[in-house]
Amino acid sequence: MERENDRLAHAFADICLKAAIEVMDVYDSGFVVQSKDDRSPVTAADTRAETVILEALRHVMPGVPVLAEESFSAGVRPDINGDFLLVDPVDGTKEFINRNGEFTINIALISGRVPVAGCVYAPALKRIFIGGKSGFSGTFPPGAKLDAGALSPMQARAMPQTGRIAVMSRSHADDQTRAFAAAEGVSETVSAGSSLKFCLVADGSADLYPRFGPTMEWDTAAGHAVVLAAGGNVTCPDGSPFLYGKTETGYLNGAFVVRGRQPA
Ligand SMILES: Nc1ncnc2c1ncn2[C@@H]1O[C@H](COP(=O)(O)O)[C@@H](OP(=O)(O)O)[C@H]1O
Ligand SMILES: [Mg+2]
Repeated sequence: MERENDRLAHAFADICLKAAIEVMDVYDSGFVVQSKDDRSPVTAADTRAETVILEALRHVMPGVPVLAEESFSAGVRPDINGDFLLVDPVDGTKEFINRNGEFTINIALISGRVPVAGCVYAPALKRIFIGGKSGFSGTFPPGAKLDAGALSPMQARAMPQTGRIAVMSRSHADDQTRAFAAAEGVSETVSAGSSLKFCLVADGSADLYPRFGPTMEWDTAAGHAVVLAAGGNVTCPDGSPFLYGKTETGYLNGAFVVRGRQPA
């Protein structure tokens, strides 16, 4: 089963690399920013990439329900009562629009209400993060075929006693988040857009990512899978499990804290 999760995570990576062609075509050729009903921004990159991803997932995981950001915005409500897929075709739309490169394509499988396989790909940075049983990262351009031999194993670092580094949202850090980080003994902060924040903990560049501001399940699932595969964890701030498939909140997440490995 765990090897199957590695295989799926690699399949998601191939799909992300393919969808990235659509995203970068829009990024490189100029785009119109539209506003969705919830007033969040969207461009043609989101819809074009999501179309490619949904088509590919139908072949990789036939019959498994998919909850995808743009389809959800358009009113699609899949029936979820077992395993399901979460898709965010462009996470960090603000970073996309601001052209700072820190946006990602995200695909994850949820089983037993937790992410068991996922891929985060930042096409402008050419960086890919893959999490199944084990965590891997690599550098591939959009449209490339995933070459497993060019991937590096990835491990979160053990939480140090001093010199803890926290990663904060570029656009959604608030006083509560900063107070939490201070109480956890954080002495340095770094920021990043989108689900790349999870990847900074997964690859050992940061120890902690506290998030009290709102996110949706598709924003966090793939990054969560990557962190778990690298030996880290994601919980609610009180330490209780951070779960997916929250139909009661419309898939809106509450606060969470991402941490690297427990010290031995
Ligand atoms: N009021 C709100 N409700 C739900 N999600 C929100 C939100 N404000 C921000 N987000 C989520 O936070 C994500 C961006 O986080 P960050 O600023 O840390 O990169 C957004 O992803 P998208 O960019 O895919 O829309 C969006 O889904
Ligand atoms: Mg998002």
